[in-house]
Amino acid sequence: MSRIAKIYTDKDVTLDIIKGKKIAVLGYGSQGRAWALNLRDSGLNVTVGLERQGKSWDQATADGFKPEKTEDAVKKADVVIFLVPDMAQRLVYRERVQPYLREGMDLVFAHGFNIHYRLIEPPKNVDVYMVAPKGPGPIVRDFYTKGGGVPVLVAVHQNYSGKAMEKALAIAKGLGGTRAGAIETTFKEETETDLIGEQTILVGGVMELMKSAFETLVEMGYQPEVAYFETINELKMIVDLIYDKGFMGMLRAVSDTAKYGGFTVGKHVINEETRRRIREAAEKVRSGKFAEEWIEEYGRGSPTLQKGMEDMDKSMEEQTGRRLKEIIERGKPKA
Ligand SMILES: NC(=O)c1ccc[n+]([C@@H]2O[C@H](COP(=O)([O-])OP(=O)(O)OC[C@H]3O[C@@H](n4cnc5c(N)ncnc54)[C@H](O)[C@@H]3O)[C@@H](O)[C@H]2O)c1
Ligand SMILES: CC(C)(O)[C@@H](O)C(=O)O
Ligand SMILES: [Mg+2]
Ligand SMILES: [Mg+2]
Repeated sequence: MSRIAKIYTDKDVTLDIIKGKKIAVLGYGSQGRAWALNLRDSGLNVTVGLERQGKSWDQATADGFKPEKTEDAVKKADVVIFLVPDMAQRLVYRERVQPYLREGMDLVFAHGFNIHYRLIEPPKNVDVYMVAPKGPGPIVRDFYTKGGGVPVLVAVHQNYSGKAMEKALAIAKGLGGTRAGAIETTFKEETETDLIGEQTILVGGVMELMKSAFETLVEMGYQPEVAYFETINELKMIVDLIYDKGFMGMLRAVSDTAKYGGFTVGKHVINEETRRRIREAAEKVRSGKFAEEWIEEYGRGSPTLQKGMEDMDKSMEEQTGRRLKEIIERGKPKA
């Protein structure tokens, strides 16, 4: 039997425990920018720590921060938040954080990878906790500025102070996460479910399904523009309906023809074999084999990742999307 999740919202949480503490946000990319801005707008004391001058440094400066070299930000900090890429965190920890750790500091993660797979093993006299947004960084910022918040998972790995969960929840509140809800979890559960989700559905599954449908239609001689609107652009509208009103809400909005075709053909396309493969991918995450593979790929300069980005950039779906950008932009609601 599954257990009932513990969920916290704004009314359960106070920022007091984190107010006045010096927070160093390391990295100013997808999540780093959203966290630094949201935490600052929530009245918290935020410094941005970066490796070198460059794009992130300029962006942070344009947003009103005075970025510092990573180790300078860490030396002054009470709370260090790791928002550089997962694969970079181990080296940043070893070279820029570990030498300056003081008893009672907090190490905070937005994803459990480095702790769960023991790439980072902090000393016992610091708190280690996680606030993992269940959404992309730019959305974490966008929802916050519009009065909402992306739901988050919170977990504690090390509770030296006895107050790690209180602090995780305070960060979650500063981020806007408890405006929606913060679900208590473990580093293991967050790490594994996040990887399984992004591989099989959110990033990998959705992208391949859209590409497969698009490319098949084009191969069959249909116009790429028509295929793009059908198999890629409209997915947002269908997913928005599911997001707002659940599967039933979406089903009520589409025709009976679409419902019948969907119920019968969907199961034929996404079948037992697909479920078996989702399970296989999930087991690979659970066993640590995926982590091993990714660490090895990163060690070789991430050639597969880079090729994936280059291929996608050149793909017919991307080219078609770019051609249709003006139409898509013109059609977006203006409010
Ligand atoms: N991207 C997301 O929406 C998302 C969602 C939930 C959790 N997370 C987690 O948040 C953390 C940050 O991910 P992200 O996608 O925001 O990162 P990102 O790739 O956007 O990070 C870029 C930032 O890290 C810096 N950086 C890049 N390489 C570096 C290196 N080798 N050493 C030091 N700094 C480096 C860049 O200058 C930039 O400031 C990860 O743990 C990730 O799993 C990300
Ligand atoms: C935004 C995602 C996919 O949910 C996140 O987990 C990531 O790794 O970027
Ligand atoms: Mg992830
Ligand atoms: Mg995720």
